[in-house]
Amino acid sequence: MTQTDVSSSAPESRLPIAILGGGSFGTAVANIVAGNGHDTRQWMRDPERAATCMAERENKRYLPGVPLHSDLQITADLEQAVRGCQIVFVAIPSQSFREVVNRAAPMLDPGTMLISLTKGVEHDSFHLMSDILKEEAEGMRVGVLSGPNFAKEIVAGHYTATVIASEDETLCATIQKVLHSETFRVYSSNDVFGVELAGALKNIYAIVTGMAVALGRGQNTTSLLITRALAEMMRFAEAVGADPMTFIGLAGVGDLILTCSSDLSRNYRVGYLVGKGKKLDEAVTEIGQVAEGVNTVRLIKAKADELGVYMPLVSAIHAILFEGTPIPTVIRELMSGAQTFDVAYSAKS
Ligand SMILES: NC(=O)C1=CN([C@@H]2O[C@H](COP(=O)(O)OP(=O)(O)OC[C@H]3O[C@@H](n4cnc5c(N)ncnc54)[C@H](OP(=O)(O)O)[C@@H]3O)[C@@H](O)[C@H]2O)C=CC1
Ligand SMILES: O=C(CO)COP(=O)(O)O
Repeated sequence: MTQTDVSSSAPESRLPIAILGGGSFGTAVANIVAGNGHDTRQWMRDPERAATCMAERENKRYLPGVPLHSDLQITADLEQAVRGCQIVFVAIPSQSFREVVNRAAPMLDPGTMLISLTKGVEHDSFHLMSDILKEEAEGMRVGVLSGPNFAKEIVAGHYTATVIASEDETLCATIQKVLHSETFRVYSSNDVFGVELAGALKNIYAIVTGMAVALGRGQNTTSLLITRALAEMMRFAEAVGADPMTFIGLAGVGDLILTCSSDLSRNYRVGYLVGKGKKLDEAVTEIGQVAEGVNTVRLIKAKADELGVYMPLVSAIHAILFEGTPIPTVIRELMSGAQTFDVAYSAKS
């Protein structure tokens, strides 16, 4: 099979496009793609749920009350979903991302554009999703999509923007065309690592701010946390070789503000529930959807320790979630830490 260049296709051309994942974000992106007139197939693993979503034109488990586009095809047959597709979006939680990509890879045509929608780090490997795509699906074109994008707000038609990151400029242009709508804008970046890392890191700080709100703290505290979170994220980015400047864009500060300010964020809600006295396991179970930040805290804490990167908020939330340190003790330590420079980056340097 040959690689097809779909970038030059007119915006109105109908492309076969698959979305892997039956959760809230996979469904939101599938609805955008179908709404733009493409031959859109959403794959979910549970045949019964796929049949129900298809018949009821609604994903009651993950996006209740949202009508699915009439042309969206939903199937539990992976081969049927991806066959002949030139673009495949992957919205599978990081824990199962490799397993699903590994299954799909032999069914793909060479040169297929594989786009990760997942904001996490692989358990116990520190691989980001684009690394997994490259490893499991050789010969494909790889990109990541990340930005301030609550699924519920996208499907409600709120004006939204995101970032497509890839070293492949043609891929970026194609994805911009495929997803652009009256309410959805797609900016591009060539810093795949930075965009992906930003999406994974911000989940940690959403847990932190959710907890602060549960403890009755106000907007001063949220603003303090978001700003110092950004400083930590940029410090970490620099230490691992990503471009810190990517973090002042939509995928960085944009998504950080969003998830740290709203209980639409599952990560924020985990922090909120733990702040209200729930055990971490109970909080995760109560939410019933993926909260990537819980695992990401463990991985980033280990990496920061290994590299000697100063990340007091990561250390603090790790101590609360995994070391049994009482919240007041952690807060006291945070507030008595060294008072250093506000801004570490300068346009002059
Ligand atoms: N929701 C949002 O607003 C946004 C989410 N994201 C990111 O998108 C990714 C996916 O999140 P989201 O859709 O929200 O997650 P949800 O928790 O809403 O859904 C997870 C989906 O993944 C499926 N799944 C889990 N394990 C497997 C597996 N082994 N094989 C096949 N399918 C599996 C679940 O299937 P089942 O129901 O059968 O368990 C479910 O359909 C996350 O990394 C998240 O960070 C990014 C931007 C916004
Ligand atoms: O990434 C998101 C919005 O951009 C969704 O955040 P949560 O996974 O915390 O719900």
